[in-house]
Amino acid sequence: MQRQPLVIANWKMNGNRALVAELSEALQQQQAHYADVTVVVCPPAVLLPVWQAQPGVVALGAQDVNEHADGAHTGEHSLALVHEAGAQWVLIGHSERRQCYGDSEARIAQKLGQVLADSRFTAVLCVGESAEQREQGATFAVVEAQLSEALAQVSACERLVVAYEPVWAIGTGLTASPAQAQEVHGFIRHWLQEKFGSAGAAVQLLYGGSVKADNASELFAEADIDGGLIGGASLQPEQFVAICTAAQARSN
Ligand SMILES: O=C[C@H](O)COP(=O)(O)O
Repeated sequence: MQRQPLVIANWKMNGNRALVAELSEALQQQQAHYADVTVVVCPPAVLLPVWQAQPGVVALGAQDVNEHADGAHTGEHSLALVHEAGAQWVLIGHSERRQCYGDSEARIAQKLGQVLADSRFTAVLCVGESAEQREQGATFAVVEAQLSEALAQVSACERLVVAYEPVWAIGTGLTASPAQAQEVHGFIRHWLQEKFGSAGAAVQLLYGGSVKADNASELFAEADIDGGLIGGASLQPEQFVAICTAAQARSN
């Protein structure tokens, strides 16, 4: 099945107005090289309106949302707020949210349900094992548990993307080999098809974890790796444009 290539920049708590202008310009100049790739940028929420003011070569995403619609939740952002600021995509369950900010499986399921219930949004569910879990041979069990808990109440997958991000590869310079990544992507694809039937074959699957310009092509050549969720390299315009260009090859 042909799935559109997708590359998402996760700036985490990095970037500034100057980098918005710099990356936006680099992407505009090179757009012909990644014409069939959907490119999404998830900046810190305060930079969403700055991105919104740029010529529209990218779609915008939020790095997280609160599970409540409004109320006394100091420091948090609702789905409605990030939509006003231009976001149409939301990352859910990033390992940094799971590890450092108390996002339990139950909370992730609530957030995901909220995003998928709003037809203006696409949700990107992040899953992945730690180094210890991989050493114990628990990779598939961990990923399966994350998928089944997050998607327990979900019955349709039309606006769902799954990002496999082995925790040991995030920001470490250690990348899963293309074969290691494909093995887990294949497992996720099979799981999605079991749950959602043929619609599971259309879900875009992203790999994240130290993707750079020099390893993107070999990762994106794998059957079930439809693109990448890019952290550090998305802060370097030349690198990020090269990664988007590498993803174009999936359409050729
Ligand atoms: O969301 C992005 C991932 O955490 C990957 O980050 P990284 O490319 O810096 O390893």
